Amino acid sequence: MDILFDTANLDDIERLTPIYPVTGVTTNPSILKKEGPVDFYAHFRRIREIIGTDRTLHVQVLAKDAQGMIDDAHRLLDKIDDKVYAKIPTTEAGIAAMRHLKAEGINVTATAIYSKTQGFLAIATGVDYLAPYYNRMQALDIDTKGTLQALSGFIARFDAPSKIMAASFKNIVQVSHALEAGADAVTLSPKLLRQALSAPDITHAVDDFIDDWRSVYGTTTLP
Ligand SMILES: O=C[C@H](O)COP(=O)(O)O
Repeated sequence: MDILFDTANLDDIERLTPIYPVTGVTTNPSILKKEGPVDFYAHFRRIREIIGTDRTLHVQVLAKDAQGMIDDAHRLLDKIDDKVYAKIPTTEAGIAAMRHLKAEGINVTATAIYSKTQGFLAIATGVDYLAPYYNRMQALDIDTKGTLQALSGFIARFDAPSKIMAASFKNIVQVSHALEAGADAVTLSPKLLRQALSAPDITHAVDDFIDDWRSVYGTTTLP
């Protein structure tokens, strides 16, 4: 199972990567906007320094046409490093760009996926990851679990190399539902993970254990 941080915040990545079992970092221009006008390539080189080369780094292209996407992907690889996963929106131009980039042996993540059609086209193109937008699909009344189950079934049936990396989560229930439905990977903001672990019931359970110990032994440490 892959868990990735969907953030470009250097402090969060630096502080939380040693704690959580994350296998990579994903971003897009809207996520990057939250960091202000950072030096784009330097920022991603810094993220790479923090996460190392064993974790994956997914950075999105900006162009809308196929050649522009291909050129953007090359820029990302030249100016960050050649292990970067180029995130390509799954449009008609995107599919053309993905085919070209995969033929060059470049790591590709197909993004902005809302439908089975986009998903099976990305799978047929041989992308490494495909990123269905879980919350945005739900907001459109799209059957999110059914879509993920179908895509997971296609990958298994055709022995495709692609992994499903579900994205666009607004709560932790969506994350577990995506994994149950067949997602191989989930990318989410560190805030969602931290919120899930700081639920009052969890804190109370831990406090109750310590209180019970103290009531018997009068201390809060093991002898
Ligand atoms: O890059 C994909 C993001 O996970 C999309 O998330 P969002 O729906 O919160 O913008």
